[in-house]
Amino acid sequence: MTSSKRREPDEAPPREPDIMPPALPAMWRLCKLGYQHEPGLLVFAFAMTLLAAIPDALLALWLKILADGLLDEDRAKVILATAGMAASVTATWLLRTVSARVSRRFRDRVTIALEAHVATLQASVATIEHHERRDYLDRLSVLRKQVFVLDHMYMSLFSTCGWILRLGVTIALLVSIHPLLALLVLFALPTVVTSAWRPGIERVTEERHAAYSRLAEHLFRTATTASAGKEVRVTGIGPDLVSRRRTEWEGWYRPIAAVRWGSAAWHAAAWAVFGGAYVGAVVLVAAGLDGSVGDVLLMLAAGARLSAYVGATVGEIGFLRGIWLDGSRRLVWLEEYAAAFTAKADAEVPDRLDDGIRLDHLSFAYPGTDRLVLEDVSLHLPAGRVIAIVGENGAGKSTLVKLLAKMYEPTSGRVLVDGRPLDRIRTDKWRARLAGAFQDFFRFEFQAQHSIGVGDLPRYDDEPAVSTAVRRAGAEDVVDRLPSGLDTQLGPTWPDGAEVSFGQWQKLALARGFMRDRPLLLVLDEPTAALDAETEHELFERYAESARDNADGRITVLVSHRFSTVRMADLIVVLDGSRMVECGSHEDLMARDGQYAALYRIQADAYN
Ligand SMILES: Nc1ncnc2c1ncn2[C@@H]1O[C@H](COP(=O)(O)OP(=O)(O)OP(=O)(O)O)[C@@H](O)[C@H]1O
Repeated sequence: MTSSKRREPDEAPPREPDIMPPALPAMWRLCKLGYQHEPGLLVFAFAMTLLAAIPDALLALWLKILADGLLDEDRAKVILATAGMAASVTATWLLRTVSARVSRRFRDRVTIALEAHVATLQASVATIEHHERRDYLDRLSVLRKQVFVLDHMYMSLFSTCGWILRLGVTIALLVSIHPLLALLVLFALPTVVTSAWRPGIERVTEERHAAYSRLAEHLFRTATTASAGKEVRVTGIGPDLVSRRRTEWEGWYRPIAAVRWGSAAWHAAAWAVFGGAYVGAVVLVAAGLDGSVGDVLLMLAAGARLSAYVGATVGEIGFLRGIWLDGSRRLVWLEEYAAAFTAKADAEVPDRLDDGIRLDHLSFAYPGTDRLVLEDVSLHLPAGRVIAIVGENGAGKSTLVKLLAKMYEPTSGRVLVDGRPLDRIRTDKWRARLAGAFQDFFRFEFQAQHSIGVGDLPRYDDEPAVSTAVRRAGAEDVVDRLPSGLDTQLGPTWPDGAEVSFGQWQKLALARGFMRDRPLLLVLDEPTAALDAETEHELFERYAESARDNADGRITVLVSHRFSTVRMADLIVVLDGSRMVECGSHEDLMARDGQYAALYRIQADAYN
């Protein structure tokens, strides 16, 4: 998104999706999300984890009472200490077991909820820009990995509270010997600082170099998946892919390993400071304060526990900071990013088109690039007409189609649908009135019925609707040849799956594109490139006929390199080097004797 984008005066300022939301509110948001999904389990698991912390921390006290009882030959103290120890050990075991089970249940449930949440958010982002911008991709790739551990985070937060409670009890025990001993905690602070700092800088380095690991993953997939298999073998690129993958992986790993070593050295130094202070405190109690044997034992046990508790607390905080704070920020970023698209959508989709679609000084550069692939295009696509877009490879034809389908937002200029700015129309509503097929269609390896039916989800299972779409697309021959017709599973890797040729897939994709009954815009972006010119011509003639009959003012936009097909359109738009150079009917453009006429003649001569 660039600052040059033209906005309406009353429009909200554009969002800044590059900025990550602050950590603590993001973490709070994730807590609330967990509570919304599993309130009872969350509260119970939290309470259990806290309860389990107390008897564990009291063990040092029982030890002191036992030593004092033995030295004073006080039976009551010895019995109290022994009973206390037994109760502490049993309660610790029991509460830990219960809390582990409850936590496990909570985690399982909340994981499913969070994964579904992230998947829904990603799918609800209106444009596909986030699938192409490098910085967003890196952010999303880290979030995708983290979503599987986000459930650990709740446990980590509970445990952190448990460790803090243990720490509190232990400090109180030390203070009972001498208040000065509370200062021991201060010597643990450097370890807290290094633990909190380490994961942050490691994460920043990981994100900075995430492009290497993404490329390494891509190279691995290319070397191992079936779709690239043929070309990998014919070109013999396999060993090269393997060695490039290694290089990319090292490009990712080396800086991260260096940062890890550096931060580990600082962390070790911080622990050395605490170790020195602990030894000093034991000497102080034994020699300086003339403490009893019980006091020295309490100091030894509580001090040792203090180090373990501080270690565990900072470890958990580090984990929380490194993954949860970070993961929750990414999640909230994705939530805000997805929400920003619907926030400004306040216009309705017209029920039918009267005027049509107008492009108003439209310019576009792909996300993360500066080169305009469409530049200052102004154009009227009249309602109820068939419009063809022609031009050399890379002239921007598919880009124009993608902008009409709202896959991207224009860099500057506007698209107006019957006078309403397209960016103010809710994307899901606009897409519900959009139909068509794309050059880079997807092969849905479902049953043929469903592979076509997804073109209009509410009628996914509606066989008559699917059969109508098949007829509209002229794909009856493909379905007739499938072993079980529409019930055939597509894709040879599935049980009883049928192998389908590229051209057949293309026709099925076309049928999918014809599922909707009342589209306002039908886009056909070279969906028949794999078919011969004659078949394409016949099909398009049929589409054009039905397009002109419709009562919704539907606009049909077709992209084709075949001029025999293009000439039937009501309006032909010629793109050249990102600009629109000509626009008119076949007859107009031939009479003008410009670029269209020249290209038309070259192709006509080639066919003669
Ligand atoms: N996702 C993308 N990111 C960056 N640049 C892109 C992207 N997709 C296309 N382009 C660039 O935009 C330009 C226009 O591409 P587009 O696909 O719109 O051309 P086209 O006219 O449809 O070409 P063809 O006839 O080959 O399909 C090309 O230079 C292409 O390299």
